[in-house]
Amino acid sequence: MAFQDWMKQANLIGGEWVGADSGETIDVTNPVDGSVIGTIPKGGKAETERAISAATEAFPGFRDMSLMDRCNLLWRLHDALMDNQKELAELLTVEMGKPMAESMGEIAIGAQYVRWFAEEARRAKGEIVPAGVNGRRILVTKHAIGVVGMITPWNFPSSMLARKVAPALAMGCTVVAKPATATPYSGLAWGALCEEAGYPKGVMNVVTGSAKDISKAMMESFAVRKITFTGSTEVGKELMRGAADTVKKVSMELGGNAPFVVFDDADIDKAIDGAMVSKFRNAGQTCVCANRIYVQAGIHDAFVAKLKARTEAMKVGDGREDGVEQGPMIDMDAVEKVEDFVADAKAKGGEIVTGGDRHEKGGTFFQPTIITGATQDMKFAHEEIFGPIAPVFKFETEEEAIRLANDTVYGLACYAYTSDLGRAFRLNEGLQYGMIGINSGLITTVEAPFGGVKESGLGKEGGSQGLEDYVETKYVCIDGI
Ligand SMILES: NC(=O)C1=CN([C@@H]2O[C@H](COP(=O)(O)OP(=O)(O)OC[C@H]3O[C@@H](n4cnc5c(N)ncnc54)[C@H](O)[C@@H]3O)[C@@H](O)[C@H]2O)C=CC1
Ligand SMILES: O=C(O)[C@H](O)CS(=O)(=O)O
Repeated sequence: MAFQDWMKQANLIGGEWVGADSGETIDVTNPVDGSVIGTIPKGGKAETERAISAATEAFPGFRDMSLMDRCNLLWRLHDALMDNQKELAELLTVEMGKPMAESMGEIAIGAQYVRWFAEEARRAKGEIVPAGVNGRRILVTKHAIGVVGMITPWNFPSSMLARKVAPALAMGCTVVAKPATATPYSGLAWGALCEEAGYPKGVMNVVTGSAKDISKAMMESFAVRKITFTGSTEVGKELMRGAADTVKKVSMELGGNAPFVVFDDADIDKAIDGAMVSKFRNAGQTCVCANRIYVQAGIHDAFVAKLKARTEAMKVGDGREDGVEQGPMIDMDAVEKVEDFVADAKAKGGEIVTGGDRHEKGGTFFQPTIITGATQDMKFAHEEIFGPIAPVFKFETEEEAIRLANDTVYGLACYAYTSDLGRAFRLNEGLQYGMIGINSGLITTVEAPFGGVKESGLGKEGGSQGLEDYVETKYVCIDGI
C-alpha cells in the first residue's frame, strides 16, 4: 500500500464516505512547498448533525457489546495501525511536515494508547460500599458517557486523536471527530482504520470543514454529552463556554509554557540531550516544548556552548528525506509569529547565539535558534512560542528558579535537571504543573496521565485516569433487604 491509500478525501458519516452537501471542498497543502496534496469536504452544521444522529443511533448497540468484543476490536485497531505504520506516517509527514522518524513514533504511540485502553477497560471497576444502616446495599457502577465530540490540533494529528478515541471506544462511547483543517488526513484515516478493524457503522464519524459551524452543532446538540479538545487555550475557553448550555462534560488539553531548569549539579550532557528533544521536537511545535530554558550561573556558559554546537548540527529539510531532524513550520503565520518573538527579544537586549531568521530553504522553514540574555519582560517568557526558538535565562538560586518557573498562567509540563534528590522533591512539590520531568526532556507515555493545571487545561489523557473522562459513575441504593 501507499500513503495515498489512506488519504480519504471525504467524510465518514454513518458508515458512508461522503462529500459536503454543498459539494464545496478545501485544499490541503504540503507545508514543505505549499503544493496541494488533495482536498477535503467543506462540511458544517448539517453534516455534523447527521454524524451526531448516526453516533446516537449506534450508541446503544455499541455500549451493550460485550466488554471482550470491545477489547478485541481495539486489538484489531492496534494491529491496523501498526500493520500500516509506514504509510500512515508518510501521510502525516506530507500533511504536517514533521520528520518521518517523528511520524513513525506518533503512529506507534497512538497504537500504544489503543492497546493500553483495551487493557484498562477491563479494570473500569465499580464498588460495593458497606451501608451505614441494615437492610441496605450500596452499589457504585461505571457506564459509557454516550456520544463524544472530539476536536484535535494540527501538530500531532494522529496521536492527539488516538488518546481520545481509544478510551472512548474502550468504554462503549461513540464518536464525532473534527480534525484540524490543516492536517485532516491523519484524522480521517482513523475512520478508515476503524472500518478496517470492524467497528459497526456510526460508531466512528469524522467530519471536516468550518470549525466554528461544526463545533457549534456539537455544542447545540443535547445528544453530545462530552467534548474533548486539544488545542489553544483561547479556543478551549470558547468551547468550555459553549458546552455549558447543555452541561456537557469537557476535557481540555490546552497551551503550555514549559520551563526547562538546569542546575549547576546537573549532568550537563544529559541536560543538553533533554533540551534538544524538548525544544526542537516537531520544530518546537508541541504544547510540552521547553519554552523557557533557565540555567544556573555556574553552568550557564558551558551549557550554552554545548547547546549551540548541537543546534547548529541539526539537519533541516523535507521530513521525508533521511536524517532530517527539523521540518518546515505549519504555515507562514507560524513563521511570522516566531519572527515577532525574535524581534521582541532583540529589542529588549536578547543576544542571538545561532539562527534567528528564516531558513535558506525558504518557504516556512526557520533556523533553529538560541537567544541568550533572556528576561521575564520578553514576550516568550509568558507566551507559547510554538517554534524552534530556545530562549536561555540565567538564574542564581533554587528559590529564584522555582519562582520564575511558576511565573505563568500555564501549567502543563516542566523539566529540571539536578543530581540532588532533596532538590528533586522540593521541585516536585514547588512547581505548579500537571507534569514534571526530572532529568528527562521527553516524558509523554501511555501509562502516565497527560494533562495540565491552571490555563493548560482540564482532565487527563492516558494512564488509568484517562478512562474516567469517558464514564458516568452511577450510585444504586437497594433497601428492604
Ligand atoms: N495540551 C495539549 O495536549 C496540546 C495543546 N496544543 C495547543 O494547540 C495549539 C496549536 O494547535 P492548533 O491546532 O493551532 O490550535 P487551535 O486551537 O487553533 O485549533 C485546534 C482545533 O480547534 C479547531 N478550532 C479552531 N478555532 C475554533 C473555534 N473557534 N471553535 C471550534 N474549533 C476551533 C481547529 O480547527 C482545530 O481542529 C497550541 O496552543 C498548543 O499548545 C496542541 C497539542 C497538544
Ligand atoms: O500536541 C502535543 O504537543 C503533544 O501533546 C505532545 S506529546 O504528547 O507528543 O508529548
